Amino acid sequence: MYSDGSSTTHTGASGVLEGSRRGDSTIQVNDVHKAFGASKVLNGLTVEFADDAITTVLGPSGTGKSVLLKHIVGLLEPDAGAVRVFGQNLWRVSETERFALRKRFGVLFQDGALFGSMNLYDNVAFPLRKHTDKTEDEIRDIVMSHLKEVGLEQALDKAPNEISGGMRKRAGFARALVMRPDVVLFDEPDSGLDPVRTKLLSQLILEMHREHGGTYIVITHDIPTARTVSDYIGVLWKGRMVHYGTADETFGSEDPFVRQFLAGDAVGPLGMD
Ligand SMILES: Nc1ncnc2c1ncn2[C@@H]1O[C@H](COP(=O)(O)OP(=O)(O)OP(=O)(O)O)[C@@H](O)[C@H]1O
Repeated sequence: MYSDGSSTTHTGASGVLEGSRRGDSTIQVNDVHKAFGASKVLNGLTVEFADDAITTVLGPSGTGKSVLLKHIVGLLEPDAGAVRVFGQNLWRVSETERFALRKRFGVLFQDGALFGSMNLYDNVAFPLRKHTDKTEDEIRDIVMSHLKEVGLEQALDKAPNEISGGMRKRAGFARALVMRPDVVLFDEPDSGLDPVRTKLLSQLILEMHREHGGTYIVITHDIPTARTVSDYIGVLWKGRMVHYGTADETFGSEDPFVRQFLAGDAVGPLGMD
């Protein structure tokens, strides 16, 4: 029973998850609590994400998925508990160190979060110009190879408002990767996309992971996306990670909550509250 979120299943049997149990994984969230006013959002959330794998985080609306993501990148500070990334407690280091840790993340926000005043080329070049001393020739090689990978090399001089939502997401993906991040976080990459473009974006996530490696965390509502991309699946409910396991274990789970959520059934332990 998960009605009080009192248990978490870590059912993964692979070496990766065994490794993460030893407490040496890149991203460790330990008993994190977070409230906004009277509203408790994270309620003792504990999870260690599998390294060098794609984990999707599923969960009903408003259950704290985006809030979790913001804790992982250090944009929100826990009221209690700890978030450790790359072996460092994010809130026990200086602001400068936290900023340096944050640079090791690539984040793909829902709308791509592109700068409206810049064309796609300059958007993708922006992190390289801001955070490295690479020459414009070196930057051009990196930007063009990433724009090519996401199928946007013909659209490099377009402004974000001249292209579709799916293209904006792909441009945001290219920009998230140019700094060669160890960890890439996706906040609902499929939001606002039709099923075909959602599938294409899922395939792109898989291809990019195969090509570049790293630890990917994908927040989504979309079960087909989870089926396509996941090595591991975490299920968040009422501010706790109530399940974390391999994709096969999750889709084969007998747990009534996990089954109801994956099947989208109206009847089951998961209510509207
Ligand atoms: N900065 C904030 N100030 C106040 N409340 C917030 C803040 N950020 C998030 N919340 C609240 O925290 C709760 C969880 O929000 P969150 O965006 O993490 O949910 P979610 O699981 O990502 O939902 P969805 O799938 O609908 O995007 C919501 O009730 C939201 O209103």
